Amino acid sequence: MPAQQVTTHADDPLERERTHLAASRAALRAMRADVEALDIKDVAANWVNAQVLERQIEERIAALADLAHTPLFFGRLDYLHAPGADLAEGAGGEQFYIGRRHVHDADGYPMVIDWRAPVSQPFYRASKKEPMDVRLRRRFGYTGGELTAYEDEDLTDAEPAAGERPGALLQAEIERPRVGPMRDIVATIQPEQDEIVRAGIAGTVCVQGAPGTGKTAVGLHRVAYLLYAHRERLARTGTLVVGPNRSFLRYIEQVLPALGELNVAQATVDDLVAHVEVRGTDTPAAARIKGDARMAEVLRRAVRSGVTMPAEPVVVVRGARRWRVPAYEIEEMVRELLARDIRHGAAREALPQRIAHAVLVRMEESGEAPDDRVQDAVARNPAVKAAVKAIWPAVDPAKLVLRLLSDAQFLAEQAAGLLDEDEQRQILWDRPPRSVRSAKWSAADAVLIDEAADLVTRTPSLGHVVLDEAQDLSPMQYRAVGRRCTTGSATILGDLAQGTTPWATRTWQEALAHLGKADAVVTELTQGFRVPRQVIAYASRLLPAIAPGLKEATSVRESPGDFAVRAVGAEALDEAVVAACRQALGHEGSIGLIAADARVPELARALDRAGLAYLAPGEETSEGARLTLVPATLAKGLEYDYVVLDEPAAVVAGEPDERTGLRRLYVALTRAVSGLTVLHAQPLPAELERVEG
Ligand SMILES: Nc1ncnc2c1ncn2[C@@H]1O[C@H](COP(=O)(O)OP(=O)(O)OP(=O)(O)O)[C@@H](O)[C@H]1O
Repeated sequence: MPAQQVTTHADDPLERERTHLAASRAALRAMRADVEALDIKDVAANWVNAQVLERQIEERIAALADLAHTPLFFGRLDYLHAPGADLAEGAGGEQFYIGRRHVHDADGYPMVIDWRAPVSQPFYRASKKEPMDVRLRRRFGYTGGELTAYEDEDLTDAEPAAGERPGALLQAEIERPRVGPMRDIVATIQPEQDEIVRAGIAGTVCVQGAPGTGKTAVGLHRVAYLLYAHRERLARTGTLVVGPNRSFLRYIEQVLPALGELNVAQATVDDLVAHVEVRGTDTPAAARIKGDARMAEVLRRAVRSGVTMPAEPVVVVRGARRWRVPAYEIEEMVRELLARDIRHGAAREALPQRIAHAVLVRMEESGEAPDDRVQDAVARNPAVKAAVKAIWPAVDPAKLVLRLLSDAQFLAEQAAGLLDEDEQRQILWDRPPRSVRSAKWSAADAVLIDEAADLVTRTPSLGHVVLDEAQDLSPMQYRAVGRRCTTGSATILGDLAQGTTPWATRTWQEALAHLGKADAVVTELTQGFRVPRQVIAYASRLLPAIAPGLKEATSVRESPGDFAVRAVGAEALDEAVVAACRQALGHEGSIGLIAADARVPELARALDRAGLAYLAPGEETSEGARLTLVPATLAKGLEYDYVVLDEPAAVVAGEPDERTGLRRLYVALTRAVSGLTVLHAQPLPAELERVEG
């Protein structure tokens, strides 16, 4: 009975949604074909324009790709009343499909609305308590690109809000095995995360969050949101994501492109300050002093130290006449420039103009009528140039820092009252290098050079900077990041309990002050999406020792997770670790073997002997290569389905002090998504042995 079949088909809601999906995909293909067919010869007036346009078109084509495993829409909102079309990317009506990008049909009517559009916001925020004019929220489930399920929430149903729990589709998304790089979370951003994602561009936001609460995910989605809401402004000023190291950046690098954003720069702090080649290291004591904010004042003084008051007048000869500007008058100019806190380089450019102006005044007084060109000519006069060179010499930032770290007398003068003698000794080079090129600069030295460079010439500011794993930055590093967003805003993400540098952040207020964003709002995320409940409870035993006062994360994961702590004899440890890896490989998803850096070579040999192939952090895991051998110092920010943790005592001992060691251990213990096996031959740190009471 075909008639009846048609009726059933039309009435089957899943089938209707599939029809909309098919139509949306066809519309996306048509949009892409339109862009591909663009003939730029008609519009591009010249070659340069053509190049720029071509690149933009290529990017647009890439952004319009229909990715088989990223569903075109993941949600639907049915409003009670039609919202204004200005909020809905031009769509009218009451029903909207929410997806990663905007898709419209041949008539320009939107079939899928961008998740960042105002009309999409209730998808993330609406609740029964505050339905935001939404009647129904529908979430879609996909299997291998096929729309196979949906889940409805009736927001008008006045059931008590307290019972609102994450639905089955959110659970499934969170529990999905991890393989490959980090994924986007657009389909399941949670209300407290969405508040951070959509916070206004004007303010800086600082997020404290326990491991796995989604800080990195939130930061990346925030950039995508800001690029949508302020596209032109940010295209002009630029956006940047700062992460702790290369392997971390490689792990997160595909999230923004998956959201259609291809133009966000990513860098480590070291990349930002790469004025010199870093080939040296500091003692922890020296690094700590070099990273201290007092160094900013030492450098400010050092840059200014070359400025000397004139002893002689400046005499400018023009034609038959000589114009004389007395020393006291030039001194006044110098004092005035010093008092106005302008950049050394800018002041150096202003001084000859001031001297020239003084000459011009004298010319006018004697009846001449000089114009601006005369002033410029006087400013370039050899006598003026020579005077400026002596009074306000140019500063080469690297040479200045080289001198500061080599010349005890010079350092003592600049650091008087700031660094004590012992501190000065700590940062002085034992054997001063001969040149900037031959010096064995450390990472902290490069930050000092960056500070000096900014004192000479203002560092350009970007529109928005996301700083992840911020807790590890020194005050001087915060300043380096801060000067890259002086006229823009920032998103600062971190966890005080995971600070593993000797200078790790103690309070966010201090960090924000160093960044130059003291008025930023600090918020906290506490819902954990990564670590199973038992595992986070175990790791949290370390909190009183490493970050008293911080709250333990909750876990939204329903599965308790596999968790085991096993003691083995010292001679059997390597074998046991290999066996645990082999067992973990029996599960789906990625495996991380985390060990103290010093243990890595030995474990590598043990894996080789056992014939288990493994990757290094930053190498992409895949179905065929799922095991990564991770030195504990590179584990931060990463996650694996199953983690095998080797010898906690060695992880702790790998750090200069116990607290840092325990923090490193806390990071290692919180990388697991589905299961954690801890293997040890030495006793566990006492903090972990604590029995729940
Ligand atoms: N709303 C969400 N829906 C689904 N998954 C989420 C959500 N929020 C976070 N996740 C997932 O939880 C995991 C942890 O997120 P993320 O790495 O951003 O946490 P983090 O706070 O930066 O952790 P860490 O402090 O350990 O670096 C990731 O796999 C992320 O995709």
